[in-house]
Amino acid sequence: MKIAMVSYEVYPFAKVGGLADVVGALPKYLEKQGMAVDIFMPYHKKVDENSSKFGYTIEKVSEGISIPHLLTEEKFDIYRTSLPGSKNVNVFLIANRYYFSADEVYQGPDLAEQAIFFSAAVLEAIKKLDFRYDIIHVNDWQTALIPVYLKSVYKNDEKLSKIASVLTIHNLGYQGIFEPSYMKFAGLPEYLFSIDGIEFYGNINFLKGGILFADVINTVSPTYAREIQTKEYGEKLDGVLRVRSADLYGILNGIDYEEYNPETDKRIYVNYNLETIEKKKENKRLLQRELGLPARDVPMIGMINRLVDQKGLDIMAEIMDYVSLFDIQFVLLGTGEEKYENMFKKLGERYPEKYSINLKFDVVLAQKIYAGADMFLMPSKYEPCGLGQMYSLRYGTIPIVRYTGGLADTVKEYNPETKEGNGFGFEPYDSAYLLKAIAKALYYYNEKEHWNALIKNAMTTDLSWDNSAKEYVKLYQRAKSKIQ
Ligand SMILES: Nc1ncnc2c1ncn2[C@@H]1O[C@H](COP(=O)(O)OP(=O)(O)O[C@H]2O[C@H](CO)[C@@H](O)[C@H](O)[C@H]2O)[C@@H](O)[C@H]1O
Repeated sequence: MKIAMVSYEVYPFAKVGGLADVVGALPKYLEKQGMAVDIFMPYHKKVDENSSKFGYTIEKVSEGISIPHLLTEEKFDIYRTSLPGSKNVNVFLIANRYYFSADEVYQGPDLAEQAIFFSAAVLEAIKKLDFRYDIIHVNDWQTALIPVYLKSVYKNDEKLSKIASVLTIHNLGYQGIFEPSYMKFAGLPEYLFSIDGIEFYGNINFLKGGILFADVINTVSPTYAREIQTKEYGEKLDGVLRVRSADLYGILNGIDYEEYNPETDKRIYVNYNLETIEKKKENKRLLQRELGLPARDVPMIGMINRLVDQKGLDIMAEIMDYVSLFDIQFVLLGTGEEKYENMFKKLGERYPEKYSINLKFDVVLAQKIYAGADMFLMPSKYEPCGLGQMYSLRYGTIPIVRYTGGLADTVKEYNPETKEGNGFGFEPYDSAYLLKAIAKALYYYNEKEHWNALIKNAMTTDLSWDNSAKEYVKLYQRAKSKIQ
């Protein structure tokens, strides 16, 4: 089968969050399953910035292509590169100076127009390049109009109408809700502005369009696939998701075992594996030195996150004064909402011996934290899958999580009697339960026999993409069967 994978961000070309990691890794594992995969993404400014660091070269393939049904004169060019670490995955970059030259991925003149332009350009690029795909696999709201286009504007197109579409929802919290006037810009027929189309409380909702018009839909963990069909987690789309429940699947993300391997990772201070686990401590010591924390053997809690409501920061705010009473060190790496950045800044100022607050985006420091910390905190309000806890497990860093979405599917509570389980957690979204989970982890840190069992269980948890890639192949087959 030939797959076109479409995403607004892809690692290592341009990454903002977990979406980029998934789309940068999954194609390599699909290739192993015999799939032929091409990736389509915007030619962001970041793609040039990262090229020397990651050693890829870019060539022009085609230029000056216009999109007839859009209300704009802007044209696009197509460039090509390959996915590092893959055998044969082409990456086609959609280039347009007006839309995609901002410093950051989610900046630019108008995010709605950017997403529409990119989605429409991908379909025109496929026509222009005369490629035949069985599947077009779109990811999140930025590309969710593609299935809508396929079932409306392109429904009589001889080639495009034969491509089945798959939508992966990485995060239901971001839907792409905009004013109805963008319908005109997008060249979408008026009948779609209805409850059975992309209308949403008087606006338009790109993700809703994808959910209704993709041939099959999935999200990134089985638990989240169930949760989003409830009012509590459905973000006002639970009804629409229930309508499509027969075609809605949950496939747990994997992690890239080559990229995230403590034995070979060049970004960490000292490489190690389960047999040489004592070297993990060396990573902690060197991290303490780099961050200006006292070089002591105290439990170190790491946290790497976008600082947004989703990540459980409001319940953290309620207990951080208590957490600060413990003899611990806490290393934060993240950027996001000002209120949370300020909360951490204040903690750092108040307890400089305990907190290292790093309000920036830094993938190298992230690896050093995954390797150097003893515990990794992720008390998310909701979490479609979560990659941070998976990277931590692989590096022997014990996760403390709220059991929701993919966190519930990957972290199992440690049982001191059977010595099974790979982390600690809690269920009710309540700061007292969070505090209890942290206290429990801190207790077991000092019980070396248990802590060693935890590290072993963590590092041997199966988090590889191999199984999940097989599930995606099945998903593609299901989607394909809907078209014939
Ligand atoms: N300041 C910083 N510096 C360096 N690296 C940073 C960073 N802040 C975050 N990161 C990195 O970004 C990634 C975050 O991925 P997550 O899956 O944990 O969450 P995210 O909400 O972005 O992803 C969404 O999509 C993914 C993919 O499907 C789902 O797993 C998830 O649940 C969903 O919310 C990790 O690789 C982390 O190390």
